[in-house]
Amino acid sequence: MDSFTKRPIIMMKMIRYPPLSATLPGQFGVGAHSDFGGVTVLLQQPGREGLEVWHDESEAWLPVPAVQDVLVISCGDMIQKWSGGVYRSARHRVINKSDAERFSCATFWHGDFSATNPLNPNDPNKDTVGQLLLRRFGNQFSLSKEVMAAAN
Ligand SMILES: O=C(O)CCC(=O)C(=O)O
Ligand SMILES: [Fe+2]
Repeated sequence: MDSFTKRPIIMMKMIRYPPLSATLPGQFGVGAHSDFGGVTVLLQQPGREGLEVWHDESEAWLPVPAVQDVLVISCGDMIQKWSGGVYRSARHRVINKSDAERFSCATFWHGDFSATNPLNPNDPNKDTVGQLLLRRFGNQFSLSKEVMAAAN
């Protein structure tokens, strides 16, 4: 676990959603997705509802209340894979329901670049956090061919 938490890659995203009146019918703030990586820590603006999580059993989108001083903690696809599905990465989306801007701050905590599955050292899959991140997001950055080759 140490090799996962010494120098973790952490990405923070500040998000502004325009008011409902400024969006097109059917337009989402963020379309349905599951987060890619490790642990996500989300701070929502109090009272600005909008985040919804898909609940398989009832086949419905459930609202996640935006409450003062409450963080929403969830896990991403990497953790789902590493845990063999014991921890699941929830599918979620955002529709700003109020006629005011909505702000949120999402922090994606991915673990150390060279860490492999921290939940199962015997996992035959030795993909590192860095490789998985580069494979998923590498094309969004101007990285050299050598760096990209290291991801594969
Ligand atoms: O703004 C939110 O409440 C959630 C944002 C989100 O799901 C994301 O950035 O991955
Ligand atoms: Fe998300």
